[in-house]
Amino acid sequence: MGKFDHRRYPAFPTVSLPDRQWPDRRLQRAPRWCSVDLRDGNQALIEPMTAQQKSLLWDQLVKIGFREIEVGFPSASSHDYNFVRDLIENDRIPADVTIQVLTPAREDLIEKTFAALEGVHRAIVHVYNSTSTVQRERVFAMERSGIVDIARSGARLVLDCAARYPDTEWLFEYSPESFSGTELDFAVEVCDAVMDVWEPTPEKPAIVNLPATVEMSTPNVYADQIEWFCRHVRRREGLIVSLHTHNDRGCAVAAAELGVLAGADRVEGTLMGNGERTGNMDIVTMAMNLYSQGIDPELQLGHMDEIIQTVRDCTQLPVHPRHPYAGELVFTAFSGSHQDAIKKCLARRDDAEPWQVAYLPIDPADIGRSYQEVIRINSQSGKGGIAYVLQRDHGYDLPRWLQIDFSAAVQAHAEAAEGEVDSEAILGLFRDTYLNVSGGWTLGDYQISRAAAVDQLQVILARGGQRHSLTGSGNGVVAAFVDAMQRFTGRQLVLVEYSEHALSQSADAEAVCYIQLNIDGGRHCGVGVSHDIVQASLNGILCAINRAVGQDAIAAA
Ligand SMILES: CC(=O)SCCNC(=O)CCNC(=O)[C@H](O)C(C)(C)COP(=O)(O)OP(=O)(O)OC[C@H]1O[C@@H](n2cnc3c(N)ncnc32)[C@H](O)[C@@H]1OP(=O)(O)O
Ligand SMILES: CC(C)C(=O)C(=O)O
Repeated sequence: MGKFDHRRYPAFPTVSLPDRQWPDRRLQRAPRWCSVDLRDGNQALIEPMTAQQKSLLWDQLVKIGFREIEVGFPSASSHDYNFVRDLIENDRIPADVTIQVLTPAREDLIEKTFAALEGVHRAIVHVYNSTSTVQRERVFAMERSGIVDIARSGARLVLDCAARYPDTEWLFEYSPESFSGTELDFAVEVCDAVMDVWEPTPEKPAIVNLPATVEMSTPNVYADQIEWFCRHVRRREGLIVSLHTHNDRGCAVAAAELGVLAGADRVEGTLMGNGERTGNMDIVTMAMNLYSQGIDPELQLGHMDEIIQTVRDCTQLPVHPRHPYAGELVFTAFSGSHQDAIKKCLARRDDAEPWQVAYLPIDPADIGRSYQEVIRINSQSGKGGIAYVLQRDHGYDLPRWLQIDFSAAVQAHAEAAEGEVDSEAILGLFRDTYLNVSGGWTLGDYQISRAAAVDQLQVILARGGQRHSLTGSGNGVVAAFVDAMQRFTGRQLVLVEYSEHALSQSADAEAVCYIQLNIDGGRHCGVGVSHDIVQASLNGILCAINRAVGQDAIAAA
């Protein structure tokens, strides 16, 4: 027996903010994004990225349109250091992109960080130290004042080092690391101390980044923390308030969204949420959430499959098939009622109108997904989905009554197969069920003549070595054939449903004819295909009779 015992865990404190403003706000525009894939993402990998992988990911981040990219922790390893040098020395940083590097507020590491940046046109130096209660008490064994001293000395050193490189345009960022576990008044105190050194103004701002290093509360509490901080910090107008959320409780995206409502200007995160433990905030999801609300995310994510491939290649981590927007299955419906609604909405959609398709929050085509994946068939599927696949892939536009008839065959097959039934298998089942009914009568030659508005039909039926010559009459050739078959089989036959269409647009297209007959009180479906529409109709009738009555019964007739 383990010690599974919830009493070991204290509840997170809430924030007293009775006049909180964020719940009534709406997201109106994209925040300023910063990708931390090459730093926070990289530091969490089983095998940190090689130089080649970093290069590949860098190119992808630039292609997506990130303007701020944290490229590493240059004081941590020669790999990180060399990567920064490579970007600078080989002129790989586009004019509108600013690189960012992370350093702890430690003298030796700050010096090395600046050395790595020599010659860069513009850079963000991101300095942090831990501020939470648990870090102060258990890791650093320091009072608040000691922690403020670390932050302040780090800030001073950053300022001094920057002065040595006057040709570079510097932007400074400070993170009270573990902000989510820091008392709010202390978070404000330590940030104010840093900003007293940097003296940011609206013209020369500084970034203050408020990380949920560990996600410890519900997103509304994080939003309260951000709003409280924004109201109490000094020099708010000179600050770019940034968020950096992790996903320990599975709410990193929600926390960042609410944090922006609460007043933040900027969001750090990674593609697909790679990062420490449960990951960083997933920028793809947050950006696509904005997109799905009609807001320009200011990131290009239309080549989603390529982005996924790059992330996989660089992190060696899979992307979950149900990952929001990106996963292989997120635009796929297996269940019958969803398929039915999607099929109907897609059929009725008007490109001039806003997107309105049940179960599809965005048009999959926007991110390079085809409609091929939208409806897939298994034992949970219904007639609508099966009909959709038959029409989309094979041109058969089944009337509703035939959809109902055919779905039973697919359902039985799916249950026996215990898996997905792909499009070719559905076509095979359709042919086996209606077009290749073995052992039945087949249509031979026939002659139609018309007198006094009545069609007379003479037709040969063949089966094995047997041949029968039948005659019938009626109002139209279909009625005449039903009449002939009724005489031949001795059964009561009534034509209930009839529908037809061409199988393709070309002049020599085959026609398909769908038939429902009432035979001795029971309804039976048939399908006929031929280059000739009359023959397709007769084949359809014969198919329904062969399927219903069986060749023995007919033979006996
Ligand atoms: C939440 C985040 O993601 S923050 C970013 C975390 N990222 C990383 O750590 C990845 C890169 N890190 C590294 O490569 C290394 O940890 C380094 C280079 C930063 C430091 O390595 P080391 O010097 O070997 O120290 P190590 O990481 O083992 O331990 C931290 C030490 O620094 C001390 N320390 C931490 N912050 C500070 C600070 N701001 N000032 C002074 N000392 C500090 C700790 O108390 C500890 O000291 P101790 O060894 O006397 O107990
Ligand atoms: C350095 C900070 C921003 C960080 O990575 C975190 O707190 O998760």
